[in-house]
Amino acid sequence: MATNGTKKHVATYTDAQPTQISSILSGGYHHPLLRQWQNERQLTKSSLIYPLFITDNEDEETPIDSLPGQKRWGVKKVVPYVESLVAKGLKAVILFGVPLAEDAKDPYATSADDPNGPVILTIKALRVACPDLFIMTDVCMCEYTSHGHCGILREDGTIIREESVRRLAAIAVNYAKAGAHCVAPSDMVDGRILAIKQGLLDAGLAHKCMLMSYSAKFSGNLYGPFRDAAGSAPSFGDRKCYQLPPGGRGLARRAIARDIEEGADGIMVKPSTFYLDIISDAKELARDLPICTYQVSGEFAMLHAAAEKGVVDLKTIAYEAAYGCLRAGATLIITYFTPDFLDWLDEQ
Ligand SMILES: NCc1[nH]cc(CCC(=O)O)c1CC(=O)O
Ligand SMILES: [Zn+2]
Ligand SMILES: [Zn+2]
Repeated sequence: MATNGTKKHVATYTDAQPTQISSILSGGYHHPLLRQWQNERQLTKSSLIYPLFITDNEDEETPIDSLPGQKRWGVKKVVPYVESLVAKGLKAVILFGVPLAEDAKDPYATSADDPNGPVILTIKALRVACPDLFIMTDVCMCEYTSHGHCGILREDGTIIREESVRRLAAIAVNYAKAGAHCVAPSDMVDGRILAIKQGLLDAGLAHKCMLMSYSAKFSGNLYGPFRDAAGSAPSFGDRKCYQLPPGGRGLARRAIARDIEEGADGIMVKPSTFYLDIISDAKELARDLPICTYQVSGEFAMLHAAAEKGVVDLKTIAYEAAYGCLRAGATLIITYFTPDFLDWLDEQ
């Protein structure tokens, strides 16, 4: 209520206005179903993509200390595990290769698309075991390079763009040939979307392989547990020359616009809850494309740590984070919470 500065106004019951009809919002959300109806976008099992770490030791099943509940899997062990999740409604996975063999890493990431390597073997095995499962592959070199960077390097440690982009396209095409339904380059080397799209076209696979670009991938402090899990921390330097600076909203917008131009079929924002404005930008710039966000290892580990401390309730906070992403404009979420959500969504 406005005051004129001199006379102090004290409200009394006689001032009470009849309640405005438009002020009563609670009638619209007093029931659990109504609360669901308020969601512009729903979290469903189809919204979830589960990341899996696959090693070159086919019988491996090793818990990852920094990622509660997550494991490194060998191809023989991962197939029955994924089958059990498909039975609960899992629709999509994204595969990361974790080569452990002594000689697995070199400057060209040769093992990334080794026909007997973990990613290609797992694509083929899952295509057979789970014919309805959507199989995505992360495309990057850092898990397979001796130096742990995401491209091919010059002597001075900088990325050779043309050579890296050709190599990334070859890796992506080999994943598509093995049966991947989607390739998702996370390297952030300029021009790779065009090169991969051209590669898929040349191989006659562009019509049956989606190209999901990690367009807006930020360099921050949230990938630590993943780099532990995948053994992909750079041996020197960092990724700041190719991943975006956390304040770089303009760069993210330019990268998204460029990747649409270059032929991306979907746009990803990574990490997720620290970058909701970027998700909303992606939805605006790529309004006709599916928008995906990656709730990364550090976000997942933080929520778990907070829950263990009793600061938050895990399930409640997991939903709250997911709805933040959906509200901002994402319809797809890559999350380590996927197995939990498959159970939680059934409880409703
Ligand atoms: N380029 C590799 C890659 N692909 C996905 C992630 C991060 C996923 C996560 O933290 O959960 C990373 C790590 C990185 O860029 O260092
Ligand atoms: Zn990488
Ligand atoms: Zn990657």
